[in-house]
Amino acid sequence: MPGNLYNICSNLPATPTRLERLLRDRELRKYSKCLNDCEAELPSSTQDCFSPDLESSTCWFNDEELLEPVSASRSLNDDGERLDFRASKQRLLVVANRLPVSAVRHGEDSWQLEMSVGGLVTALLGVKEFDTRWIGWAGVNVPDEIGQKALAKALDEKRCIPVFLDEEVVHQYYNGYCNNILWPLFHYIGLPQEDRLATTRSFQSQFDAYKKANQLFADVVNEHYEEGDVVWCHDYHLMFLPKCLKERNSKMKVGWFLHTPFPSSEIHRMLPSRLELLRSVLAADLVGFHTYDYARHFVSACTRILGLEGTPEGVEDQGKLTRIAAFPVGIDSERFIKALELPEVQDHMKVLKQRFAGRKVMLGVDRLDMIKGIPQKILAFEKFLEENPNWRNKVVLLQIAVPTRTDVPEYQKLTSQVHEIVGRINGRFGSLTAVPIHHLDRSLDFHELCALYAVTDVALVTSLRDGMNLVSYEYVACQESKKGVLILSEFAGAAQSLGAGAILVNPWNVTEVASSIGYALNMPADEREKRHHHNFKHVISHTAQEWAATFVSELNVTIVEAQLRTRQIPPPLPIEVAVDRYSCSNNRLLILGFNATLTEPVDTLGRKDSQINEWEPKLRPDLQEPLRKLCDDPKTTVLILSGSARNNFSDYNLWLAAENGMFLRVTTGDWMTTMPENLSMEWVDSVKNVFEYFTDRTPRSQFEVRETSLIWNYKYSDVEFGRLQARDLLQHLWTGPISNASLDVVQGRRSVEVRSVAVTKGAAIDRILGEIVHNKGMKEPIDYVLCIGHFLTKDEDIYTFFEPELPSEVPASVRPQVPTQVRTSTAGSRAALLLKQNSMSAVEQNKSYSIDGDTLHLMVTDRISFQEGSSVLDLQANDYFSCSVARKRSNSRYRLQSSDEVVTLLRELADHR
Ligand SMILES: O=P(O)(O)OC[C@H]1O[C@H](O[C@H]2O[C@H](CO)[C@@H](O)[C@H](O)[C@H]2O)[C@H](O)[C@@H](O)[C@@H]1O
Ligand SMILES: O=c1ccn([C@@H]2O[C@H](COP(=O)(O)OP(=O)(O)O)[C@@H](O)[C@H]2O)c(=O)[nH]1
Repeated sequence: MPGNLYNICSNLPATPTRLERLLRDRELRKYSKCLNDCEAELPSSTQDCFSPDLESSTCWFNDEELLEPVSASRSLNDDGERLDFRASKQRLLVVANRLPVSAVRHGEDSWQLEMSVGGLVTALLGVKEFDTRWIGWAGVNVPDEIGQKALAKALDEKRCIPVFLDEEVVHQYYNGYCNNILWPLFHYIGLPQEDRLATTRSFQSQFDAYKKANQLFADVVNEHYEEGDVVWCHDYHLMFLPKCLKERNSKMKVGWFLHTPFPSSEIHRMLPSRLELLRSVLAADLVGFHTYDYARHFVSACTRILGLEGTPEGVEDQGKLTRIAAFPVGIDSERFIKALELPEVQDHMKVLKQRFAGRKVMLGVDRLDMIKGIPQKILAFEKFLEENPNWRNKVVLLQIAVPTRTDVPEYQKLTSQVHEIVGRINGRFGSLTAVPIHHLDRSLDFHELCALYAVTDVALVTSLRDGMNLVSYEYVACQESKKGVLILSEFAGAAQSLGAGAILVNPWNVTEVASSIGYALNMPADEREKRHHHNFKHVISHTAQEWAATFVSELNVTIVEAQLRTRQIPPPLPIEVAVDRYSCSNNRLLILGFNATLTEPVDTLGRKDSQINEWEPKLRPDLQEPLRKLCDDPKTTVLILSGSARNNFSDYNLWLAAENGMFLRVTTGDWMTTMPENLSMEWVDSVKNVFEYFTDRTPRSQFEVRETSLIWNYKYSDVEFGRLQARDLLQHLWTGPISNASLDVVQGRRSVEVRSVAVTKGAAIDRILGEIVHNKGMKEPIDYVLCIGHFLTKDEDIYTFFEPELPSEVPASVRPQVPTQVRTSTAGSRAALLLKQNSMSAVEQNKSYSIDGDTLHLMVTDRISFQEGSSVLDLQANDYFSCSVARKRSNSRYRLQSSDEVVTLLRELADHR
């Protein structure tokens, strides 16, 4: 294909696919782990790594765990192709609102660090394969410099870097925007209702604080960033961060992971800042979610709310692809399993067993959060006791409710509500010596919790929505000997991975939960064993380590792919050069596309009042003046080459080629056709039938019948429905009435066009040029060609039409600056280009006209002949500019981002006569 002369990709050796890269990375990871494991068996003196000492751990983590170096690791080189073992570890900057430790002040410069509670911390503490630094908020206001320095020093020992947020920012950003707006919305609780007006009023200031806080995080990242680092941003607190980081350094490798659900686009639509948040997240290279559902919702929000293109790989915006995928988190299962052997844990287990001897024990462990469904859980337990009097003294529910976000009024209300229900039920079913519900408003240490997980019979997780829910994983990890039953909400992300082994429930259905409690308590041992085994296998193989390694591996591969893709995108048009060459030339030809080139950008979301008007695209008003000037310049010929039917440009002195060049006229002249002879149009009626059918069934779609093609357009329809309908339509066309016709079915972004195979812009240009040269009686050769348009791939033959005239030795890598001067006098080159200045008579001989109604038929019966001598086209290679508009991939030499840039270009040209 001639155009590929400049497409460097055709010169590249076969590159591995994304999947090949990922599989190779996975293999290497396994190999590296194997090396590590072997090394761990060597005597300690031969090891250079510090292994965590669980025997001595008294709380969730210890220095060793956070500081643990990695003895073997992987790294991708600059182009991501080679992985090194045992070389330096890949640096990973984990950025999350919460640090794994929260700070408590004991004096002016003295701090105590306590373990933070929550799944995010648990998951990230399991990440050990990288050289990790953790950047986050220490959960405390430190207004003074002495305090800040001392805290930074204490945190440094844990490889943590603080972001200092003042009280007001925390109030507006964390309590307000994060926990009162985003958190409930992402968990389908909706925006705050009761003080609606007040919320709306304060919304903007909370959002401003959110952006400000994100910028503060970005500043700290920038301060500590080293080239090649992977920056992994976490959660809904930091949706603005990817944008802040990329704006400062577009080369930074940025990933973003959401720990909560991402709701349906219908929910996200409610958010006043919906656009900004989505756009900011899309600045990341890779965006991850716990489940495919959340990822799907996000892509659909980008399609429906931003009007962007969602593909199986992710979301595309102007050629930039943000990869979107699911990465279900896990836990450091080994740590839990090993902990069960520790004496402290064994002691706790003994105490618990004695305390609840003779009774079955059910366990709930949750932050005291409305998403966890604690009231629903307790009410279901009450119903179970009510309906099963025989169980009343034989079962107890231990509910650990860890206080969280206590400054937010909703959380305060929830605390009192839960206390009230627990009190009522204990009063109803308790006795002097025993109560059915043990409710604890505090967190437990790691050993206590492991013991609880190990000795209880049933775990009850009734989240109304939950990103993942690691408590369910931890419970399974600790149940290898007891094989307890997990009752799990179907609205927790964990339901997708542990669903087969757990009893899944709808927490809103109190009756169903109550009967599931009965089912779990009565479950025979073999069924418990089977269910547990299934889940245990999953928990020990899908660990936090694997989660992080997979995410970072995918991020590295995404960057490599983006680089490869970027190389396929033509470089930006050097406007200055194009203008400079233009002003130096004497007989210029400007070939301009129409739709999306000279027209105003359309709002495909259809929210503008003017939407109906947009159905018929019109020339941008800001182009009228420059276009007129260009048309009136005697040294310039303007040809508008459009796919559309015959537009009206009668007050411009230009050539208009409609329907992909099949019809041509000059200014107000008569239309003539350049259609090849014998173009069969017998297929039109059957295709029209099909298009009518789909238009009727696809709201806001439309179809247009042109003389040489039919086009069905669904750009204003619901994107997903439109795509489904297009798929059906295509299927039908390919297999149905026209399957044997010599037609092209051309798929646009949101359109389907059917046309005869011979109808393309490249095919028509030959005949059009012949007519222009003849009609204008050109005496001077054309010495400048600029061809710009938002053309379909099929029509890009217009760009390559001129390319065969260029020397084949032009290296692909210098596509933008083709240096050689070429004269188009090569024998056998295209007819129109080779029209001799003094051979107009030859043209005449090969052309004939006929009249049909009001259309003049122009028939070029053969190649226009050419005699030796001077040429109509005297084109130097660097006087030829082919340029795509708003296309991510193209065979053109250059690209312009949008029709706005077309305006800039044409204005400049018009000013240089
Ligand atoms: O930091 P807090 O405001 O105190 O809240 C604690 C964490 O809660 C959320 O955890 C989520 O992450 C878990 C691990 O991915 C997941 O299993 C769980 O379903 C989520 O709720 C929150 O997303 C974190 O940012 C908080 O740190
Ligand atoms: O007293 C406690 C109770 C729970 N957790 C931990 O908090 C995390 C809760 O994570 P999950 O994903 O279940 O929900 P989240 O609280 O993050 O929404 C789990 O790792 C628990 O082990 C804790 O550290 N101390």
